[in-house]
Amino acid sequence: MAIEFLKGHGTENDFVLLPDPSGGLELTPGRIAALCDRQRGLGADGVLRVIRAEALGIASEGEWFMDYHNADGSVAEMCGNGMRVFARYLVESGLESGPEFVVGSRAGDRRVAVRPDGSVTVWMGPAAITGASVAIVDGRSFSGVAVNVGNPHLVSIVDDDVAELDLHAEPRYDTDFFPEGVNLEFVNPVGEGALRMRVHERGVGETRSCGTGTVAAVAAALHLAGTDTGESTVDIPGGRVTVGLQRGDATLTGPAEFVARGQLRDDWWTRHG
Ligand SMILES: N[C@@H](CCC[C@H](N)C(=O)O)C(=O)O
Repeated sequence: MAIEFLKGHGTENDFVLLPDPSGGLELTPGRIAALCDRQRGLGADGVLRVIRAEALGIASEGEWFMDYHNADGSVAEMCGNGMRVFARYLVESGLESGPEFVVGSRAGDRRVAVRPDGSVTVWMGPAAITGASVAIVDGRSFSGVAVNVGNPHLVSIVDDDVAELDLHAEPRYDTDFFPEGVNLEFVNPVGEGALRMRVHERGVGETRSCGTGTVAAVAAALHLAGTDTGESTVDIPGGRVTVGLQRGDATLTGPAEFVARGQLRDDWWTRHG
């Protein structure tokens, strides 16, 4: 059995896509971690399994479900950059005629619009402010705004240049506040409607971009300015996205690109089962 894969990224947050319409693949955490490993696998921040919602028994207005997994094999509710790549794949492979359609995710249905230039807008749903907490980097404490975008985030708007922060190790956070773990964003405002951000993702490590994280960052910045409506660009190490918020409901627009497609070797797949 040949297992097809594609490799793609959204602002350099990179993914292995596994088309598996009827859910025949046995996708174990071990296989996901091996696929995402940059030495013994293909290398990626996560895996996107392309599966029919009905094959997972999930009710969705859309035919297709983004079955997202972090690089360590854990499951997350939502991935904004992954959703753009996923949506572009559906259109390019003829599985959706586009340009607008709905995709299921563990955080609920998400409407997407795929443009001819390859950019994609995702209607991300509510970015809910859930409180305040603290992230600790290198022994220094940064206060943050907790935001839920389907998945949990803690956004710290910092005075230091975010480029100088050491995010090799996972920053410490309050595990009572975030019992399921958290994605940690560090943000510099760089002008009116413009943010710069770095992120340490739950289940991955530092990545070059996080779509839900950029939405959380804009929601937190607007919240601190006393509003839940506005628009901002967010520069991350992997590029730029645009986030809009309308009374807390978010859109995320940015690129989605494919790098390669191929087949996994059967013996490799079996060995990592
Ligand atoms: N990179 C993603 C977020 C992926 C999930 C995250 N690591 C989590 O565990 O919540 C994005 O683009 O949103």
